Amino acid sequence: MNNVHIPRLDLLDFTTGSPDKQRQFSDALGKAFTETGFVTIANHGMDKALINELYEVVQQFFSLPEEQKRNYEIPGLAGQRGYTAKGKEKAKDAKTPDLKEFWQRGQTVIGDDELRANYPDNVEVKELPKFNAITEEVYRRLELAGRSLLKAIALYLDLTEDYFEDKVINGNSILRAIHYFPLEHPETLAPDAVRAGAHEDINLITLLIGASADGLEVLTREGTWYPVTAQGDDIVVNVGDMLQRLTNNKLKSTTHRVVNPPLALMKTSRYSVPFFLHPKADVSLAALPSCVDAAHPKAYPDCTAGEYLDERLREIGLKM
Ligand SMILES: O=C(O)CCC(=O)C(=O)O
Ligand SMILES: [Fe+2]
Repeated sequence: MNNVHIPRLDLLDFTTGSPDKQRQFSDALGKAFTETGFVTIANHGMDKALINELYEVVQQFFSLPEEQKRNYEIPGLAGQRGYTAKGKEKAKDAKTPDLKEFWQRGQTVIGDDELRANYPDNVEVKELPKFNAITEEVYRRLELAGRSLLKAIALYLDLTEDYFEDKVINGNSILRAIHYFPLEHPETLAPDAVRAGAHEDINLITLLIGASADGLEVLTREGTWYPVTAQGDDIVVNVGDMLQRLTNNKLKSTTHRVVNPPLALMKTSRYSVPFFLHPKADVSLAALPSCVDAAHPKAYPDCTAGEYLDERLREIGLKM
């Protein structure tokens, strides 16, 4: 990964293109996921107006007084729904919490009563009905884009195109709105206090709105950090640990972080909205048989997505 290349792909090539265009898209996506684990995606199904509205409502929410936001902190849910205050989450191996607060919205199950009972209800913000409506809309659109990307990955892995569909429809995905809050006295920060410490994402793939603002970096194989930026309203998509496990390390869940800006800019906010695409909890993360051979022995013990998530939420301090 000396010459880091994060390609920009057009999702319409896959969703409406000729079979040739679809194949090219899936090859390019697969290649990027075996190298850096990151791509940027244009024409992802959210127009500029929706993204602007999203930023507007997200800023409105985080501008509410602290005690009002705290009303939306739900004990016992490990931050999986509603508000998580400053100082709560840290990267897996970090000692100091990240400099952020966030909101999480989960799946709205339609139909399947049994599955609906497995998920906590979403938390609605009374003061901001538009926040609820827009975050739900963005959740739906990113889930659709993510399902298309998984179809392209399935083709790359020589699986049937619909391989992931029944595993992720009504899955345990999370939309997270993050506020990297301003600091009046950034010079007093602990030296290891960062906006988001080096980590790998837990889920299958992450679709991120907001990397048009500086700060996101990926760790290269040489151990140096490389900035990731998206053009305009493009989104960044990366592989998470669940997809790395399923593919027995063929697809790479690359370490990334969000660095602090220069001191003067620490007095300003940064916002981002990642969508963590998860399967349903009972889906097995055992390596796909096609990804295991003598040269690539099985790297991980079998477990389900639900068991794995539970372990990881404990490691990042969200679950006791
Ligand atoms: O804020 C960003 O740009 C990235 C956030 C991130 O990596 C995460 O929340 O997992
Ligand atoms: Fe991340």
